Amino acid sequence: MALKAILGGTFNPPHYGHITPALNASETLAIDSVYLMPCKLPPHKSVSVSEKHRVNMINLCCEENPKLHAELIELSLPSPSYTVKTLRELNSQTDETICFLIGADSLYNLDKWYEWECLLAYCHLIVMRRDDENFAPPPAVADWLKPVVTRDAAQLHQRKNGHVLLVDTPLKAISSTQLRNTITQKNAGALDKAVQDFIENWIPNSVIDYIDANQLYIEER
Ligand SMILES: Nc1ncnc2c1ncn2[C@@H]1O[C@H](COP(=O)(O)OP(=O)(O)OP(=O)(O)O)[C@@H](O)[C@H]1O
Ligand SMILES: O=C(O)c1ccc[n+]([C@@H]2O[C@H](COP(=O)([O-])O)[C@@H](O)[C@H]2O)c1
Repeated sequence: MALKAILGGTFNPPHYGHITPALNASETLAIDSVYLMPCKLPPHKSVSVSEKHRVNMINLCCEENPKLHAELIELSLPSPSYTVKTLRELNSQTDETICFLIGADSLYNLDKWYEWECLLAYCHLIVMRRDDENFAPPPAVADWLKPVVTRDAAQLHQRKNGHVLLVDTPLKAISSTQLRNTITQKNAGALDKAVQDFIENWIPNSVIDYIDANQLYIEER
């Protein structure tokens, strides 16, 4: 059974906290590539730059690393981008087993997602570590997890959907919010090397050049 790893996100902007753990998780799953799937309008937050810019930044990440691809299905679906609807649509288009990657922070909020209890009808969920070392999902999610959670990636090759895999991905303490704020600081005149090094540490160079050329995050909202 072929597996397809998809990381959904706002990617405002994309960063190595998305890319490095996702590629690591895909290795655990013995999958060669990861699809970055930008949402059209995220259900639970506002977005400060256009869909076009977010897609262009994702494409630059993909040009840099042949293991990365863009999955643009949500841009053609109605918004907001509810994951369960997207996965249903993807399933109708492919026989592949969908492995939907999320950070642990998303797992903690899963019970706020639209029809969240139906997600596993369409995929396996792959949970990557985030900056919180303490694994403490809310009670409804903890109960839901008990019969489906595993740390054994081999199980995901045996059935098409229904597991939640916890993966020991490298911890990357970064968020798009932190990066937007740092870029805004830089644009406001904080030209010191530490600020520049921080940005270069977390965002691919071609994406930094794109952000500069298009004057993104001049003012963070
Ligand atoms: N540093 C990280 N480590 C692990 N997972 C991450 C990391 N950053 C983001 N993710 C996961 O990637 C997915 C998409 O994240 P998103 O694009 O919202 O990035 P973000 O950095 O959390 O953004 P923002 O700060 O704007 O909320 C989510 O499932 C999120 O949990
Ligand atoms: O379906 C939902 O209700 C839902 C609620 C919050 C987030 N999501 C999805 O989770 C992924 C990560 O979201 P975010 O907000 O962390 O960028 C992205 O693909 C979103 O569409 C989905």
